[in-house]
Formats: sequence, C-alpha cells, structure tokens
Amino acid sequence: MLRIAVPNKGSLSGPAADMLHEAGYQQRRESKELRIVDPENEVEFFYLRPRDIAIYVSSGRLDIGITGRDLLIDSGANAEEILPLGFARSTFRFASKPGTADGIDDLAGKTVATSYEGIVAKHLADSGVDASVVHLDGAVETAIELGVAEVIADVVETGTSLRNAGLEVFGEPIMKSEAIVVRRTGADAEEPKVQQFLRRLQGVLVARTYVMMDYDCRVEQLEKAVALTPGLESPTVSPLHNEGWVAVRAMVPAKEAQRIMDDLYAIGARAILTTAIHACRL
Ligand SMILES: Nc1ncnc2c1ncn2[C@@H]1O[C@H](COP(=O)(O)OP(=O)(O)OP(=O)(O)O)[C@@H](O)[C@H]1O
Ligand SMILES: O=P(O)(O)OC[C@H]1O[C@H](OP(=O)(O)OP(=O)(O)O)[C@H](O)[C@@H]1O
Ligand SMILES: [Mg+2]
Repeated sequence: MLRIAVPNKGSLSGPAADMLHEAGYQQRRESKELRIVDPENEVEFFYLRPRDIAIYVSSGRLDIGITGRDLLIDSGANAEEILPLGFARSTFRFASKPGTADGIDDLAGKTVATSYEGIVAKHLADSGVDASVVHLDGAVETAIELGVAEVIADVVETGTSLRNAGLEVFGEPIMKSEAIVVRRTGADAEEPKVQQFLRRLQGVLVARTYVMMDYDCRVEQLEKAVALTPGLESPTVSPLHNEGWVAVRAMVPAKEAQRIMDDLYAIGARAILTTAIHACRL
C-alpha cells in the first residue's frame, strides 16, 4: 500500500485534497481525521503539518508527500521534488519599511525575522552577507513595528499583509514556490505504484489546463488550421460527408481557447466547439 503525506491545515490543505479527489482518491470527511485508508486504490493518506511532511518522507516511513517547495527547502530534509502541482503559488521575499533597504547588501549587521529560518540563513550565507536571523512562528510583519527586527523575510502571495503593515519588498525574490510532490532523495523513481499516482495527478493537471477543441474546415485551410491547433501529438482529422470539408479535433491550452477560436473562424473554420476534459492519461 502506497503511504502518502497530505497537508492537514493551511494554504496547501484544501487544494491538495481537491486535487486528490479529482484524481479519484478517497479523502477524509472530517478535518480531525489523521489518517484514512483508500482500499480500492491501495493508498493510505496521513494528514500532517505541511512543515513536517518532507521530514516524514525523508525518513522513508512514508513513500510520497505533498508540500510547498519553500517548506521542503526550509526543512533541509533529504527529500526531492518530483512533480510541481501548480497551486499555492507564492514568492519568498525580504521586506522592510520603505526607503530603508535596496538590496541584500543592505542587510549586513541587521536582524531578519522569519518563520523560514532555513531558507534565509542559506540565502544570506550564499550571498556572503552577515546578518542575524530571529525565528518567529508567524505574523512576522509585526516584528518590525515592535522592534524585534529591521527586516522580515516571508511568503508573499497577494502582498496584502505587507501593505497592511506598511512594508515594501526589496531585492530579488529569494525563491518562487508552489505545491509539489516530494520523495526521499534517491528513492526508486520507477516504482510502479508511485508512477501510477503521478500519472493520475498529471492527468488532473492536464484536465485543468487544456480543453478539447473540435471544428470543421475546408481541406484547403487544413494546414493553416492545424498550425493554430497542433494538439499535444497531432490533431485527429476525419473526413466529412460534404466533400472538401474535414473535422478536426485537438487539445488546446484553456487560456488560449478564445483567441484560437477567433483565429480559426477568421480562416473559415466553422462549428468550432470547446469541451472540458474531465480526466486524462497522456
Ligand atoms: N497567502 C499565503 N500564505 C501562506 N502560505 C502560502 C500562501 N500562499 C501560498 N502559500 C504556500 O503555502 C505553504 C504554507 O502553508 P502553511 O500551512 O505552512 O502556512 P499557512 O497557509 O500560512 O497556514 P497557517 O495558518 O498554519 O500559518 C507554503 O508553501 C507557502 O508558499
Ligand atoms: O501576500 P498575502 O496574500 O498577504 O499572503 C502572505 C501572508 O500570508 C501568510 O500569513 P498567514 O495569514 O498565514 O499568517 P501567519 O503569518 O501567522 O502564518 C504569510 O505568512 C504572509 O504573511
Ligand atoms: Mg501562515
């Protein structure tokens, strides 16, 4: 049975459970459940603190986990990213009172408050900057107002928390993060159960980002039309009963669907339809 760690709280937990559900796995019904077995899929899910997940996975007791890239790096655990999942996107940034810092060199001799001490200490060391780091559990924006630090380093999603605290980001982003699947470093990547799990999640990602497009066009326009809708491998082209016409079917990125429909129409394609993809295996 595959043993999988899933975030039990915070920004990662809802979207992770939704994705697993879409991939056909049972999920817990109630937020106090700590583990559930999905016997049909031969998977056991453990609901753990997002920060702890890479550590459990690196111990080898759990096969796979869903966590944030920033949390993996911060933990320093012996685990590696094997699939990005496209949700819980954020950047990790330095911030301070406006006009007090411009770049990382301005941190020398200052104190940085953060909940991600591992990331910050490594980044300062890699940049050769000598600054102190104070670890706080959360709400780090307040640390500057209360004089605990001159600078903070924190997750930024919309920037609202920083604005509300009268702070501004400075310097380059320390890192970009999103939800990821992690495994113990060097674990057998070809393990069939792990591969099947990853294929299911990849299927959800594809179903979320692509739509199926169908249209009819004149044979003379086919090459131009196919250039607009190349599909993932190659589009399906079928003859129509009306001579000189073909029907074309191809997957297209959902974000570009409306523009592609306009372009197809402009070259004479008609009966252009898009439909959602519910599940897929590439
Ligand atoms: N607005 C956000 N706030 C915090 N974390 C976010 C946000 N958007 C994305 N994330 C990502 O979610 C993960 C942090 O989740 P975690 O559960 O540890 O913190 P949280 O969502 O702030 O929850 P908590 O209420 O327990 O502090 C990180 O990978 C982080 O990059
Ligand atoms: O850029 P934003 O969209 O404002 O999101 C980022 C903020 O959200 C998180 O805080 P959270 O509310 O989880 O509180 P915490 O600091 O106590 O974890 C994070 O620590 C930032 O403060
Ligand atoms: Mg938080």
